[in-house]
Amino acid sequence: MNWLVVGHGALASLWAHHLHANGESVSLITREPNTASSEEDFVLETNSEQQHQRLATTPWGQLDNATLQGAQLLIMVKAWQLDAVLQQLADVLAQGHARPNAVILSHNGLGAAEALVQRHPEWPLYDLVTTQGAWRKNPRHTVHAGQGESVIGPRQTATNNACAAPPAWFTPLANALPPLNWEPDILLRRWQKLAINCAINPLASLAGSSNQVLQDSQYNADIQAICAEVAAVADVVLGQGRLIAAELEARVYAVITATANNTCSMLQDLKQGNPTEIDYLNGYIVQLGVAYGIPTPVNQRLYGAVKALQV
Ligand SMILES: NC(=O)C1=CN([C@@H]2O[C@H](COP(=O)(O)OP(=O)(O)OC[C@H]3O[C@@H](n4cnc5c(N)ncnc54)[C@H](OP(=O)(O)O)[C@@H]3O)[C@@H](O)[C@H]2O)C=CC1
Ligand SMILES: CC(C)(CO)C(=O)C(=O)O
Repeated sequence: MNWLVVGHGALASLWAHHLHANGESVSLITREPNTASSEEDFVLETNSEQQHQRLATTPWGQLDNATLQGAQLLIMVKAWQLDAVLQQLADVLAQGHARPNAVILSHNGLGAAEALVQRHPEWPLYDLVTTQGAWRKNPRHTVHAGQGESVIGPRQTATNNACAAPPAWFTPLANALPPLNWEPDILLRRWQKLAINCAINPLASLAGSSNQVLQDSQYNADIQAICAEVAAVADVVLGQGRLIAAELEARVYAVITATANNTCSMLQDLKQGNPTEIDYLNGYIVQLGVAYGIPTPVNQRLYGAVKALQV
């Protein structure tokens, strides 16, 4: 099968390596101003073992409708980068009549590129939520730092044409980097992950510490309030009782324990002077709270504090 993986960030490289190692046809869609498609050396490091692979690369400028026809696109970029990626995709698709099999999105947070997605109900969108952990030593060298698990399912909108049962491409994707399970209710899983990131990312970032710091009882009240606010907003957006605050809290503490030594992605972004995904985490909850008249004071405080740290 033909897999087009946008960029070669940490997660994108991880999945590209595993798909290629499993015999799938993979090409990385790069933003480098190359004039031609080529093959380049990439390294995936797992448990200190280095796996070298030559992966095909295709600059956006070379991507055409023939390549997109029947392909699966894997788009694993920061939430704030998604709009630009999907606009590039829309521009290429507008030049012909190609129909990709799947446009698979994976990022932290909710609400990214919503307006653009609404303008393209014909896109076969899927969301992938993962607890795999990866980081890049350099743009060609990715470290698989934490074995996790993933779920994928069709984007739930009123008009999308994604099927509810796993499509044919699901098996090769699941075989490439297991465990990957099919999840028809992926939106619920995204909200659960949203709550985890709304709690851990800003609190650990403002503490300037690994996730372990949140085991200190001084954070209990904030974690409890964040989960209660997310659940209250979800009551309106997802339906009453779909997220239970106490269950979210238990999930947050389980992830804090499982990722105690991690520097969360938000703190990494701040340390590197990069934009964070705060607008799509606590910012998203605050925005919905305002729209529906639900108070979200703790999310609002953390949103403001992280925004103040961003350069
Ligand atoms: N890494 C992890 O372990 C996990 C990450 N996540 C989430 O997954 C998402 C991706 O994370 P991660 O892989 O770490 O992020 P990275 O920043 O490592 O990867 C994003 C990559 O996408 C590239 N990119 C962005 N826009 C384009 C474009 N238009 N064309 C080509 N390439 C593009 C970026 O290039 P450039 O550098 O040039 O901007 C960058 O290399 C985030 O939302 C993150 O929060 C979730 C769970 C775990
Ligand atoms: C689960 C968690 C909080 C792990 O650090 C994460 O997703 C992140 O850092 O963005």
